[in-house]
Amino acid sequence: MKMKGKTRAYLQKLINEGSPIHFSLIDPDKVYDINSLQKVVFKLYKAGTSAFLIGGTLGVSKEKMDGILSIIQDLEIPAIIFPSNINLISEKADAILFMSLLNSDDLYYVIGAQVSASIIVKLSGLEPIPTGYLIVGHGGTAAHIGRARAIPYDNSELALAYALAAEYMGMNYLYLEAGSGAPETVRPEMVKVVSKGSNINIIVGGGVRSPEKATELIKAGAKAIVTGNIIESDVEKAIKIIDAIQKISLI
Ligand SMILES: CC(C)=CCC/C(C)=C/CC/C(C)=C/CC/C(C)=C/COP(=O)(O)OP(=O)(O)O
Ligand SMILES: O=P(O)(O)OC[C@@H](O)CO
Ligand SMILES: [Mg+2]
Repeated sequence: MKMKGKTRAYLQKLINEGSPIHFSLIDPDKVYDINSLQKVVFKLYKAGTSAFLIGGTLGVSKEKMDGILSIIQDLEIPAIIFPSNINLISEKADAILFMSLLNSDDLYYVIGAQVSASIIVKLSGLEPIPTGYLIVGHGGTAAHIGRARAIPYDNSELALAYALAAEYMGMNYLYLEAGSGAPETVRPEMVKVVSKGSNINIIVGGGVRSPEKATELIKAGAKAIVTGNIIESDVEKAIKIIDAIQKISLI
């Protein structure tokens, strides 16, 4: 909660300074033991993760979200809700990725959920971060639930068309999502084409499991990398990813 009202500016400052952003994604459904989560969260914080994202598609409840947020909220970095739906809005967080699933066939995920959530977001004081969410390739559970027509891994031009549309509609970020646990990440080639051809800030997530891949994606033009599963399975690996991208300067 310490970053309420300051999260967007904090992220923008990192981008302006040329520092790659690392988001640690905590899935409330995967946390069984609050004590071990506390240790994991503190390790990631000490290693220099830029912010926590909290969210999941299945098995997530507001109670679970609040439990996680009570651990994260006292840290000096933002706790950002990564919503799969409107029931996961907690005033204990600092900000919310206020996202529209751009390539969904279901208007609910494009604009319906946002309309249902907007007044709650306003009343809760959460800072909305305008984000286009674009599902690529494998897509995972998010693609299925969100009824997305995933962009093929090799169709960078199509991704660029969405990126420009998102930019022209005033969104700050484009989240290129290959899906949690994807066997293949979004390709660096796609990130390169989108970053060269547009001015939107690119977040990449889904299947990032190695420092080499994270480095490649940042060098291709991503401003932020998300790691989720790897935190659950092997936090030391996530820390290696944080260390690797911290060494890169984008200026
Ligand atoms: C703006 C508001 C309030 C809601 C927007 C809601 C939208 C657009 C949702 C998009 C569709 C969707 C299902 C997105 C999922 C995002 C997410 C939290 C992904 C991470 O979860 P996973 O890791 O895939 O979940 P599991 O581990 O439960 O499979
Ligand atoms: O769990 P992983 O594969 O790291 O994916 C993170 C995120 O992009 C999922 O929405
Ligand atoms: Mg997950």
